[in-house]
Amino acid sequence: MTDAAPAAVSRPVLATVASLRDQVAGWRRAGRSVALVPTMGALHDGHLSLVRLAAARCDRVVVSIFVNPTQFGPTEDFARYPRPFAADCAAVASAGGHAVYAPPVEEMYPAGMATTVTVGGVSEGLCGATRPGHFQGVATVVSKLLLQALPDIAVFGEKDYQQLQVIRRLVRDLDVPVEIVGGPTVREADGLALSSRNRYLAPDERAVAPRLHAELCGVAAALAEGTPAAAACTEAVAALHAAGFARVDYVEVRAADGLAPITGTPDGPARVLGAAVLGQTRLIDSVPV
Ligand SMILES: Nc1ncnc2c1ncn2[C@@H]1O[C@H](COP(=O)(O)OP(=O)(O)OP(=O)(O)O)[C@@H](O)[C@H]1O
Ligand SMILES: CC(C)(CO)[C@@H](O)C(=O)[O-]
Ligand code: BAL
Repeated sequence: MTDAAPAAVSRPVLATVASLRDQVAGWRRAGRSVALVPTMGALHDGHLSLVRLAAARCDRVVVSIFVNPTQFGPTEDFARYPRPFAADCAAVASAGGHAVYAPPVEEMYPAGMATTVTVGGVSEGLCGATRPGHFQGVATVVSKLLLQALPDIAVFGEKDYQQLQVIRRLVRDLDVPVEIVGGPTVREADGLALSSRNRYLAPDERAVAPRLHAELCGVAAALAEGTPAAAACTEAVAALHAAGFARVDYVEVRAADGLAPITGTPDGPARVLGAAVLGQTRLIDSVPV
């Protein structure tokens, strides 16, 4: 028999801080560099592009899978967030990851934990305005993940552009000895950014969803023609409402580094960011200017 399916490639699944540290220490003793790719699981090609980017930069890649309760609001989708764990472990192996770190909630947040990390400035406005407490939850868990793994690099997606800026700020402010690497957004053929939450979309919503990306690109094109940012964003918000988005949280132009608001014409690298709700599903996206 020569056609048998290849044996499944297994990777260590680590559930405790101690086992993660042992694994990383072993790699360090062997002279290996280490990358961390933090995720909440339900992995898709966007996540896997980050794993491949990490594997191209470092000898060993650990992917964390942790649906972090502290970054979800009380009416958000923490309970129903997808958790296809076995498929995720197989995907990590197929993309070149070397270990999965999946601590239970009690390991990440032991009883008595009383410390949170708050990043000012870049956490305010945009998703920070519509999801109060969200970035404090993200900053706290990312701080913990970085201190638990002590990687050389940690890789995050530009899809969550404000989150990437929050993490860059926190690492600079707290002198965390890690390089933060951003990976480009992976999209469907029609422009929709891959997201674990896309699976919530009904077929008619899925058909409308790419309009978010299209309108952000429209703002970028209008800026290039000299339209002031505020006017271009107002037009995009109206178009999203007309297309069937139930709520548009924001469409804004911000400085690419630091996220300072821009209402006129950008005089340096900028980003158009948007978030909008389709049915029950909140989508976010952003494009460079
Ligand atoms: N389409 C994508 N392209 C590149 N990176 C992505 C993409 N989607 C998510 N990421 C990145 O993967 C990492 C983990 O994100 P997460 O697990 O929240 O996935 P998600 O698909 O964004 O899920 P959600 O729907 O909850 O926002 C983050 O750094 C995020 O920016
Ligand atoms: C960075 C992160 C893994 C922290 O929980 C999460 O916010 C995400 O998946 O983008
Ligand atoms: N991708 C960011 C995680 C969140 O929406 O909670």
